[in-house]
Amino acid sequence: MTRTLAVGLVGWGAIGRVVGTALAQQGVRGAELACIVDNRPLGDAAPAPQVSFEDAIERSDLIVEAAGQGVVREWGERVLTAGTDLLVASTGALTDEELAKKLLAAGPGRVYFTGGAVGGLDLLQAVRSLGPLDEVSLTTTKLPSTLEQPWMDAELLERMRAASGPVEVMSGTARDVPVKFPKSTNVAASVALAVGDLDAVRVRVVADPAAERTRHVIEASGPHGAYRFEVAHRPDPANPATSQVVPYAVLRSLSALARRSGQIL
Ligand SMILES: NC(=O)C1=CN([C@@H]2O[C@H](COP(=O)(O)OP(=O)(O)OC[C@H]3O[C@@H](n4cnc5c(N)ncnc54)[C@H](O)[C@@H]3O)[C@@H](O)[C@H]2O)C=CC1
Ligand SMILES: O=C([O-])CC(=O)C(=O)O
Repeated sequence: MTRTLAVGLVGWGAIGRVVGTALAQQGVRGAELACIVDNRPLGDAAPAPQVSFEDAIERSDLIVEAAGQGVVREWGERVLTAGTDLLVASTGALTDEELAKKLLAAGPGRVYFTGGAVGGLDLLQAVRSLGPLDEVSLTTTKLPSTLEQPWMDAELLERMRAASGPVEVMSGTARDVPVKFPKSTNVAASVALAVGDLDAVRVRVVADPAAERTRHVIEASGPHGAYRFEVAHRPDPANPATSQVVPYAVLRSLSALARRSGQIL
């Protein structure tokens, strides 16, 4: 019999609350919520003890990061070195190639990445084995308010706020974009992870006041085929920068890691 996976959850926000609540209610057979880390006091409502990051590493077989890219940078290697596995939501941290290399080389813990808000990454990763793709692009369209950033100048902010239709707010590669929108475009780094090249993924970020649903369109083509994956998600009501499906993608990843039968891998 496989032993129950003790999960330490980092981040009690839009993603973490759903993941933690489901785990605490035995929503993932073979996994249980051991503890929670958050830099805000959570009070009695939390369904597991709130502990320090160091304690969480001690108590957990697997840490789920649902807090932000900074947490992956600061703690990722330490988690793995301690022999604890790590499931990352903030894949944008991988745009730092030094960090990405360290995490992939570190152990004995293993690092995993959730597919999060996008689909098709499994297939793109398979296609990569046939040889490089000629073109890969991602277009992300979100409500303007979810894309506002401290580095934006007054002119761009005004254009976004006054827009009556779609406004392109950035185009670049998967190396540049997740750093500029750290809470909104981790998916760009996830696509790059699947195809194995940050610079090969062209990314457009579009603010659209009509985007009641967050859209991500991945297009790729190469000698072996052409691929298009399009999703339109309801944003999380509490945090509209995050799509409502994301915690469920994390829970699906957890089911696979808890070695439940019947998973699509
Ligand atoms: N791969 C994907 O498709 C997606 C990835 N994400 C990533 O997941 C992260 C979390 O998303 P949400 O839950 O929507 O954010 P949120 O803002 O609703 O919650 C984040 C939680 O983490 C806590 N936190 C932040 N920094 C921390 C630190 N240094 N130590 C401990 N706790 C800390 C905050 O207090 C908050 O409770 C995002 O910042 C983003 O990087 C989000 C959406 C999609
Ligand atoms: O939830 C989404 O639609 C995507 C997102 O915020 C991210 O990739 O950081």
